Amino acid sequence: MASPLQQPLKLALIQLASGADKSANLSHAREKILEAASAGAKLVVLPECFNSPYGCDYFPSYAEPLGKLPSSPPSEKESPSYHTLSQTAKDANVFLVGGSIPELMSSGNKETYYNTLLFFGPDGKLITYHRKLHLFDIDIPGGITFKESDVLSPGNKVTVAPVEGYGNIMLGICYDVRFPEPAILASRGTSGKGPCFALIYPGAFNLTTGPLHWQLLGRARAVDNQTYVALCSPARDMGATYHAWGHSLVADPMAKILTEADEKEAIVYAEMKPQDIQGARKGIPTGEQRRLKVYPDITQGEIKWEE
Ligand SMILES: O=C(O)CCC(=O)C(=O)O
Repeated sequence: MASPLQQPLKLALIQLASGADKSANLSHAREKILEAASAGAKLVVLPECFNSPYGCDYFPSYAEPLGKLPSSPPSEKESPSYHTLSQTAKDANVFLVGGSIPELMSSGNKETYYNTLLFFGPDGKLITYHRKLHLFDIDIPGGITFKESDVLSPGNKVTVAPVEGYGNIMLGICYDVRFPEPAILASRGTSGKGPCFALIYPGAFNLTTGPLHWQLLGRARAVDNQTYVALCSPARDMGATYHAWGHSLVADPMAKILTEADEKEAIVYAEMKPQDIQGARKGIPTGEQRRLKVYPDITQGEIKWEE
């Protein structure tokens, strides 16, 4: 049974402490990416909204135009974040999941904002992007109310990308982890995409849903799909308006937690191994045991891989 991961791959999740100063956040992210690379990581992940504080009040003022993704890059003046990520991926010689940043798209008088992830290769070239597909709109009385859709628009595709020499990964952002369907489609491989060896979600859960659901969702997606799952949060800052849960983690294909941070700034590492995916799929062969005469095969529906 072939593994969707071709060779071992060292993953680093940077639980970054970001503040209000965008250029300080960018330099700090760069330092940490170089540190992760010198520790041997080849795939490095930053958190959701790593270049700004997280919250609807901040999206417009921190947003950057990203050009016409993925083909024509923005100028350095338009998007210092794009260029810092691209240059740092190259200098560090890593595949870089650039957390996410607020994106501004202008068309005539209309301004649209997205929560956007940029994924770069070790040559500094953009491999793909993902715009948060499911916006974080929740209302838990006595807990947390948040409505990203007041400011943001959702992306319109499922994102699977090659990590050349290793295999494919699926990219999602935070609330996207609550939705099993894209993960199932990506991990099973369909329409010439996938199958993926890892599902990677920069995210920023909070002190209400974090303790209940963060690890549970990471492990659930791992056991559903028998893939690695990585959740990468910002460090917690109790002086900020949004208090991130932290606890960046990697779950293996048996849903075992390989590494988990606490709430402070940290880099956590995990070695992903082909035989661990094969072992999980051989031992518990749910991939071959579906009863598709009883319920529909969701991989046969139409999937939007492009916007
Ligand atoms: O789903 C949650 O509980 C938190 C989601 C979130 O913080 C986000 O999507 O940014």
